[in-house]
Amino acid sequence: MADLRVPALRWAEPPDGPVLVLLDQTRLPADEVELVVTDVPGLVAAIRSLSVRGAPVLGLAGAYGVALAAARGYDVSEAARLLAGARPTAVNLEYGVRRAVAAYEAAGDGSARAAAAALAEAHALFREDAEASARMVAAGRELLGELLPGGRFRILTHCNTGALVSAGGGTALAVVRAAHEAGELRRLWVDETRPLLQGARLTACEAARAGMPFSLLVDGAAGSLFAAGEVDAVLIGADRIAADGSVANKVGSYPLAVLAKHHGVPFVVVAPVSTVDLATPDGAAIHVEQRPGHEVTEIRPGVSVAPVGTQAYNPAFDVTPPELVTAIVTELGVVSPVDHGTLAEVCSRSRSTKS
Ligand SMILES: CSC[C@H]1O[C@H](OP(=O)(O)O)[C@H](O)[C@@H]1O
Repeated sequence: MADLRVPALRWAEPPDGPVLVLLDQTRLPADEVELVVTDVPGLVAAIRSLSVRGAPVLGLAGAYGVALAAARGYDVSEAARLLAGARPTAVNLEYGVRRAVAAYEAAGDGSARAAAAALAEAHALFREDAEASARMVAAGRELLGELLPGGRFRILTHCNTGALVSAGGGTALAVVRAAHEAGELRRLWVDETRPLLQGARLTACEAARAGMPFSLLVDGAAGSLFAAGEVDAVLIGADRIAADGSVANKVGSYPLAVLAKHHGVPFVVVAPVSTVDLATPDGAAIHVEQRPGHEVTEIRPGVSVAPVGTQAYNPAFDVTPPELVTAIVTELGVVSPVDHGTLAEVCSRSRSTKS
C-alpha cells in the first residue's frame, strides 16, 4: 500500500505566483485531495478547519504563511496576526510566524529581498523539522529499549502524530513506526480520538499503509486495556509544553496519563523543542482552544446524534501535569519534566551540541 502524499504542506511557485499546497486532512482517509492556498485568509481557514493540523506542521504553515504574504505583497504584520491567532494552543504556529517575520524584518521591510528572507527561513524550519523528527525517532527508540527491554511491546497512542504533522516522519507515531520496522512492535492501540477522529481517520491510515499490527478502539475502551495489562507504554505528541513540564495535547491525553500512572505504565511525550514554551510557566497558563459544539453533536455536517439545541463542551486539548509524565523525548535529548532544570537546559542546547 503506497504511503500518503506527504509532506502535508509544501511551497510551490507556479507561473501565476507562489502558493502553498496542502494535503487536506479533513478528507482522509477516503480521499487524498490537495488544497492550493494563495492567500493568508485561505490558509487561516485551512488551519481552523484542521485541513492542515498537528503542531510541527502548523509551525511550517505559520512560517510559509508569512512568506506567502510577503511574496504576494500582503501586509506581513496583519498576516502574522491572523496566522498566529488561528489556533491558540499549538505554540509551534506562533513560533513559525515569529521566525519568518524576524527574517523578513531583518532584511528590510517590503523589499523583494525581505520576502526572499522570509521564504528562506520557512525552508530552514522545514529542514529543521525533518531533522528533528529523525533525531526524536532515534532517541525515542533508545528510551523504549530502556523502559521495555526485549522489545515486542504494545503501545497505545492518541490522536495523530505521524508524517501528516511534520516535514519528516512525525513525532510519537514516527517512533512507533521505526520500532515496527525493527520488529519490536507487537501491537499499536489507536484511540479513535473523538470528536474529529484523528486516530480513526489518520493514524489508522498511516499505520495500515506502514503495515503495522494495530487495533482501533473507542477512547473510552482504553481503561479496560490497561486493566487487562495490554498496554506496555503510551506514546503521544504535544501542542505546547510549559516550563514546568505540563503538557497540552489532544483532549483525552490527561485521562491516559492518569490510567498510565495507576497501572505503572510509562507515559511518554514525543515533541520537538519548538513545542516547549518556556515563557508559559505552567499548565494553568496554557490557553486551551475551545471548539464549536457541533463537532460533538454532529456525526457529520448536518447529521446530529444529539437532540437539536444540545449544548456541548468541546475543548480541543487537555493538560497533563509533569508528575504524570515519565519522559519527554525531544531532538536534543530526553528529559524527565519533574526535573524542571533539564527541560530548560535541553532547550538551550543547539542542534550541534546534542548529546
Ligand atoms: C505531533 S502533532 C501534535 C498534536 O497536534 C494534534 O492536535 P490537532 O489534531 O488538533 O492539530 C494532537 O494534539 C497531536 O498530538
